[in-house]
Amino acid sequence: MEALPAALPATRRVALLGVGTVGRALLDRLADHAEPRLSLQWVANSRRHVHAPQGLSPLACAAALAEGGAHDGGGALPADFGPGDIVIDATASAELAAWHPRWLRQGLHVVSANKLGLGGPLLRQHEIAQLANAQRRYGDAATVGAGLPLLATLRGLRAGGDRIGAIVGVLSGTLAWLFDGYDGREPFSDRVRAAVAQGYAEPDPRVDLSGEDVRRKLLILARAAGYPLESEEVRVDSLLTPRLQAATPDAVDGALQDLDGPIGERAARAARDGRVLRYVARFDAAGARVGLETLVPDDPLAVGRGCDNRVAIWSTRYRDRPLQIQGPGAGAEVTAAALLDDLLRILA
Ligand SMILES: NC(=O)C1=CN([C@@H]2O[C@H](COP(=O)(O)OP(=O)(O)OC[C@H]3O[C@@H](n4cnc5c(N)ncnc54)[C@H](O)[C@@H]3O)[C@@H](O)[C@H]2O)C=CC1
Ligand SMILES: N[C@@H](CC=O)C(=O)O
Repeated sequence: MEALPAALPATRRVALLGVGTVGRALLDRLADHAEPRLSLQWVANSRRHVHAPQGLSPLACAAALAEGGAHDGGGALPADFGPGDIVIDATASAELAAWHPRWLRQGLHVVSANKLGLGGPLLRQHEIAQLANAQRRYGDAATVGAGLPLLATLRGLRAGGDRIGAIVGVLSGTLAWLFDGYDGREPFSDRVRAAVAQGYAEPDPRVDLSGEDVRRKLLILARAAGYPLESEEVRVDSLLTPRLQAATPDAVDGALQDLDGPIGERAARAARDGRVLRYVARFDAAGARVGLETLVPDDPLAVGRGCDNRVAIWSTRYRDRPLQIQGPGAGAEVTAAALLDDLLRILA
């Protein structure tokens, strides 16, 4: 008897929104991990889009996009995208984050590096949590710790019956990198420009420097830990000066030097006292807050190097000594790897 032909794997259409630092690294990773079940058909940045129903080679996307049609920055996808297909949000767009629940309602899987889905308004996080299920998954591994197993660990602990008591950590790769070894001798603004060049910072580095990026990550973690925090419940200690905060996007670079005096002096003082500065996020019985702290150099929160994140979790089983997770918390490659992990989990 003739053998039956093996069933062809179902192919999912994929849309990639955002082809910047992270989006480009994801395209490289997709090119390295040729996956026949994924068909990249819609790619867009804030100004242009490409629609290719026959599928696009990841390596051809950048050139195709340069010649692509106009894009309005919205989240509407081609009409043939439907249940089971996948949309990847590799932008920092508030407009697109508002589409996350809409995409899930359309039956699409969503994979996001954009923290404004789960770390924006509580109502949106709640909608996403209600809508996501095995048929329309929400991949969020890249949103905190650039893929470090933070969210998976919190969910695993809760699934095992633990109550999460506290979460404390360094959650910004950019701020970790800026303060690692900084003693105030070099202009802080030069370091900020270097962090931007390394691809660690947000599209607007003020989102890092204001503590807003850390606030979003702490909200994502606290909400995953079972605490429905409103954004305003996190007290935020911003590093921005009023002029830098008010600067138009074109004037940000020039206004960065405003930070050299206040932050340089604080770092020099800490160094003289044998201390270091770290931007720390805390969620515990006293509430949620993020801000710059002066620590002894061997404080567990100060021992990470470079863009390392380091997070301590207290829970029912880790009551006396916390569970600690550390590793690079920003950068194109680790973040793209986390997005691909989420994509592959959808296929599994
Ligand atoms: N850079 C990193 O280390 C990490 C970044 N992320 C997140 O990844 C996201 C992207 O970050 P980067 O790639 O560094 O930023 P980027 O500025 O390099 O790239 C952003 C891309 O999004 C596009 N874009 C903006 N608005 C859009 C819209 N409405 N529609 C379509 N495209 C739009 C821009 O044109 C650009 O291509 C951000 O949400 C960031 O927080 C998460 C973890 C780590
Ligand atoms: N700008 C962010 C990027 C990762 O989330 C950071 O520096 O941590």
